Amino acid sequence: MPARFMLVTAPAKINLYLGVHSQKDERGYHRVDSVMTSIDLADTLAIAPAEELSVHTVPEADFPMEHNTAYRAAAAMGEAFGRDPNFTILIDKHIPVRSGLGGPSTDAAAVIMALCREWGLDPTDPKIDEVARSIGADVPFFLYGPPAYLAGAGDEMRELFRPLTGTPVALVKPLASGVTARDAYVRFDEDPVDVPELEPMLEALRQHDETAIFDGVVNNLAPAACAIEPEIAEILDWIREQPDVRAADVTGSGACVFAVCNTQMAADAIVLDAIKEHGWWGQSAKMENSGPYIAAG
Ligand SMILES: C[C@@](CO)(OP(=O)(O)O)[C@H](O)COP(=O)(O)OP(=O)(O)OC[C@H]1O[C@@H](n2ccc(N)nc2=O)[C@H](O)[C@@H]1O
Ligand SMILES: Nc1ncnc2c1ncn2[C@@H]1O[C@H](COP(=O)(O)OP(=O)(O)O)[C@@H](O)[C@H]1O
Repeated sequence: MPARFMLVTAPAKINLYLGVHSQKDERGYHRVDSVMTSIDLADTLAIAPAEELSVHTVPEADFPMEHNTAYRAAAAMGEAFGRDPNFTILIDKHIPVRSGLGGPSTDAAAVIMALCREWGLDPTDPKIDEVARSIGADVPFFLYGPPAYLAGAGDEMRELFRPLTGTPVALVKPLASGVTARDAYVRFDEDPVDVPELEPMLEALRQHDETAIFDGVVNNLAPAACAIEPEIAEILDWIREQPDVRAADVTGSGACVFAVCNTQMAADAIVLDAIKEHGWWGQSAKMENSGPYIAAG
């Protein structure tokens, strides 16, 4: 029976490994190797059948609703499957924007998964993956969630690994500023950075060797993000000096920095200090084992 409404939890992500190559595809997208995991910081979406498609966010977005990835995903699903995507979508935004935490992408994946359920579609149908990729490079990852290796433009799933569920992370970013993926990639081209070795990270994930995984955390897009917003470099230097930090880097194109911590208490202490002593945005979280999940009523 179709649901009267669906509540979808749409988790954020961090990049444990990001290797941007100078090569580009026909769209101008960079070749990217990416290892991402989801975390328990999440947007929540309420989705209900309606007369027409509309998307609202809390807090209110400063751009037209048609530009929202949630709207675009619903429209693309309608187009791909010949259905009217007539839903009201309300997004409670908790994931900061222009942060590299994948907010726009997870919202899109959440809508795709919800419409699969509502319309009785198989989420593993290759058409679903195509819809996801048409919305953004990071959207396919969120259809899966656990640590995953993606290649191509960062949008082609290659390998899934055992989850690192429960591992504590501290997230810290400049209070107001952010970096868009587009700007970071443009900056990267002005001063490309060598691609870090990928295989040790993949092997560590296959072995579930946490020490090797966290030793392998790296992001060659980070210098571009720091060049655009120097406060990111300040945060990174600071967080790497904090006690009980196993690894730290910029996530994606920034502006958020994550630190993998030994304990939740250490992550909480870092976040508290970041907020109180430095005036940065901070939030502690844990690594998760899934993409968006749906509760129906
Ligand atoms: C950098 C990364 C790392 O995970 O994430 P974020 O920092 O955005 O979270 C991703 O590559 C971002 O993915 P996503 O945010 O989905 O990007 P899209 O909307 O598809 O693309 C935004 C813009 O980024 C550039 N882009 C994106 C992906 C890619 N492989 N090469 C690119 O050059 C293009 O200029 C594109 O117009
Ligand atoms: N559902 C959404 N949530 C947040 N931002 C969105 C959404 N849909 C579109 N956007 C646009 O995406 C921009 C952020 O993109 P980007 O920097 O690539 O994301 P990320 O936060 O993952 O780094 C926002 O400034 C906004 O204009």
